[in-house]
Formats: sequence, structure tokens, C-alpha cells
Amino acid sequence: MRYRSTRGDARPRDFSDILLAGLAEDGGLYMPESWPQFTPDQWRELRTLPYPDLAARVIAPFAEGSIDLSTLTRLCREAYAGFSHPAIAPLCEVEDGLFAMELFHGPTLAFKDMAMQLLGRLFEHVLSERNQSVTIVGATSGDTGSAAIEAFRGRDRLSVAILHPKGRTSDVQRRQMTTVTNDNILNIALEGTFDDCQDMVKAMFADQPFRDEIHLSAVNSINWARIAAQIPYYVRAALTFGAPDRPVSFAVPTGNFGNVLAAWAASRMGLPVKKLCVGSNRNDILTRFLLSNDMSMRAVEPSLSPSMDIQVSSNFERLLFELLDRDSAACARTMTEFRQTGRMDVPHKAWVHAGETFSGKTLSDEETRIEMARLYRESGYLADPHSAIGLAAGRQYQEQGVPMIVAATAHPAKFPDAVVAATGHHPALPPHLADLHERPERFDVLPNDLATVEAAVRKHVRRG
Ligand SMILES: Cc1ncc(COP(=O)(O)O)c(C=O)c1O
Ligand SMILES: N[C@@H](CCOP(=O)(O)O)C(=O)O
Repeated sequence: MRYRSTRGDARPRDFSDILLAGLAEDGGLYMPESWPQFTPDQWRELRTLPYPDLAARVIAPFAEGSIDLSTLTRLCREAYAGFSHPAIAPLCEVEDGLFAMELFHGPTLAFKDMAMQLLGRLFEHVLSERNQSVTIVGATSGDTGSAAIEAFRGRDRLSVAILHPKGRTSDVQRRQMTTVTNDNILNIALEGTFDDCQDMVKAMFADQPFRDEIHLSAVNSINWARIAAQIPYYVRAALTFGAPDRPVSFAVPTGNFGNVLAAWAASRMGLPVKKLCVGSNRNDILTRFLLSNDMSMRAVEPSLSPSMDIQVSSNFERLLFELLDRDSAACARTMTEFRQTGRMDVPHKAWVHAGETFSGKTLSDEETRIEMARLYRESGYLADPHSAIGLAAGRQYQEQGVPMIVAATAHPAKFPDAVVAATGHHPALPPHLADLHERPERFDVLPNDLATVEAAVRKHVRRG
């Protein structure tokens, strides 16, 4: 499979190239040149496979020409071997026809493990084949960072620096990152928001000499490999409910737009998906867009669901590219204008087209608390604030006879304060994290300044 940038850099790149590159050199995001297609019979063949084997088969067309199926299968089997649930992503009926797809049974208790455990192995495989090293710089609002650190710690040929917004993650999320002692990991608490962290990463990519000097790479969902590795759980869930012979809908609590984009990618590959419902907190730029074509940036505000405290959702650019019929010049122009003016003008026709599949719902913190309390009281289901937003969005758009599958993106124990306040129940951390609050922390607090952050990353790479 060949890849091209949403902004026009048409140099042919294969899967291994874009895995290591992360972001395209023109600042755009890589997209596959075409969508792999599965026939109804090919989908049906996947029904009986264990999750890792299914994942390998779904990802294989994206990696064609770079990584063969047997290698992918081995890496997927290794990646999911440490998950605490035999189904990997179990489905739980919360209400009639409303299902939680629990994506938090990996080591760091969030959906990020589903892709990151595989990415750690993919990077190691490709780097050793090419005899190369890279430096991964990532931005996190809490979960990507912990999952990346867990997946990449102690691995040869890889230095990792993770930027989180100081004071804006939960204590559990921060400690999962800052208590890891491996030398190849650097934690930076940036004085700013998640958007500042993400902009900082993109600024480092735009600094070509720095990018080349440290062999910069990314594991945020700007990296297409992250999206590819998030498609299989949508496929598994849909097949469980009768696809390809019956459509399903998904609801996804959304921030950077990566997770819901993976569900949309599955539909582009031929999976029958009726609706994709985006759930937001008060940082509701995406739902404002979906409901009224208002894509205007506001200041990021802290909420009960901190992992979704995002205004600039990186992966929206991939959807935009498709909505603009893959016109990369128009896409580049729209993105540049958005960054200059804080407003994105999406053509009416493209917006209507998006609305045929996507819909949105915003929940305030109070509504999120009420939803968490209701779920616990009426169904005995303990949801973290992000998953609760997804469940509320899913319920709003449920249709008779169409299963509504909601991405439950984090374990409630990652957000104990919010869960206790809403339900009175204290969710315990699993045994491997039981002493998390006693472990010493290690992180650097840095100002939101490119030169300062680059110097810290450079020093970290040299020390490693
Ligand atoms: C728990 C949780 N839920 C939802 C999201 C939003 O997912 P995405 O950024 O892929 O839209 C995130 C962050 O990515 C998260 O950590
Ligand atoms: N919510 C995320 C933000 C980064 O998202 P990503 O999917 O682009 O890595 C987080 O928890 O860090």
C-alpha cells in the first residue's frame, strides 16, 4: 500500500516509511492511496478468528509490500497476550440494544493500549530491519502518553519524550507516566493545554534540521499506523452483531478524532456502518461542526473528561481530505486558513455529506455526572466520564433493530474522583498498579517554548 499526504506531498511512501515518519513533511497527514475492500464473504471468514489473528488480517492490506501477514500475526499475538480479558475488547449490554465495547483491558487501562501495544512491536521490527534508531515525541492529554511509555519503555533504538499539559490530567494518568524509570523515557509537563502540547510536537516536525538530527517520529494518531491498529475492534464488534449481513452503529467519545476515524475507515473498507455518533464535553468544536457547520476554535477549558479537552482535532484533516474528494490543495488551504483565523469553512455539500454518517452530542460536566450516576443506578454499569459521554451519545441516536456499540475508552479507576462523586463507588486499580500512588515521580516542568523543549529532548536523546 502506498500513502500520500492530505496536503499534497505525493512522494510515494510505503507503510514502514510512514510508520517511522509519523507526520508528512508538508505538515499533512498520511492517507492510504486507496481503501482496501473486503467482500461480504471475506468479512464472514473473520468471524471465527481470535482477536489477534483478526487484527492482523484487517491491518495486512495497509501494510502490504512492507510487512507480511505471518509477521503481523506474530506481532499481534504478542501485543494482545498481556490483556486482562480473554476477549481483548469485550462487549457488555448496558441497556437494551446499547453495548459498551470495553477497550480498557490493556496494561494502562485505556483504549490507547489497543494500538500502542502493537506499535511498540512494529517500530522495533522495522527499526531492526533497517538498522535505524528514532526519537518519538508525543503529546498527551493523559492516555496516549501512558500507553506509549508502557509500550516503548526499555526498547532498543527508541528514545521517547512525552509532553503532557501541566496539572490537566488525572493523578492516575500523570503517575502512570511519571513513575516509569526506564532511561529511554522523558516526561515533560508543559505549561499550557493539550493543544499547546500537540502544536509543540507539530512545530518540532516543521523544524527540519531538528527533525533530521534526532530522527523524529510520532505515535499520536497523526501516525496512520495508530488508526490502522484501531480499526480491528470495530470490525470484531460489528461481526459479533451480524455484519456484514446487518448494519451496526457506533458512538465514540471524541477528542483528537482518531478513534471515530478508525470506525469510519472500517466503513470505507465495506463494513456496513449506519451511524457514527461523536460525543464531546464542553470542548465541543466537533459536535458544533456536525450539528451546525460551525468549526470555530475556542479556548480549551478543563472538564470532567480531561482526555477530550481538545479544540484542534488532528484527524479531522483526514476526514476533510475525503470530504473534499482528496483535493490536497484545497485541504492544505483550508487547514492553513483554520490555523490563521480560528475558523474552518467547510463547503456546505461536504458538511451535508459528513452528516449522512456522523452525528454529535455534547454533554456538560453536570450532564456527564448525571449520566454516570444513572448508568450505575439503573444498569449497575460503572463508566468513566469519557465512556459515559459516549453512552449518552449512543443512546440519543439509537435506532430500532440496529445495535449501538459504544467505545468505552477508559477504565473507571483512571478517574476515581469523578466516579466517586457521581456514583459513590470507589473503583480500585488492578494489582499491577495498586502501589501507583507510592511510587516516586520524575518529570520536567517546561514553559511553552519551542527552543526550550527542543533542548530538553536533544539532551535526553544524547544521554540515551
Ligand atoms: C479516555 C479517552 N476517551 C476518549 C478520547 C478521545 O479519543 P480521540 O482522541 O481518538 O478522539 C481519549 C483521547 O484520545 C481518551 O483518552
Ligand atoms: N486523548 C489523547 C490525546 C492524544 O490523542 P491521540 O489519539 O492523537 O494520541 C490522550 O489521552 O493523550
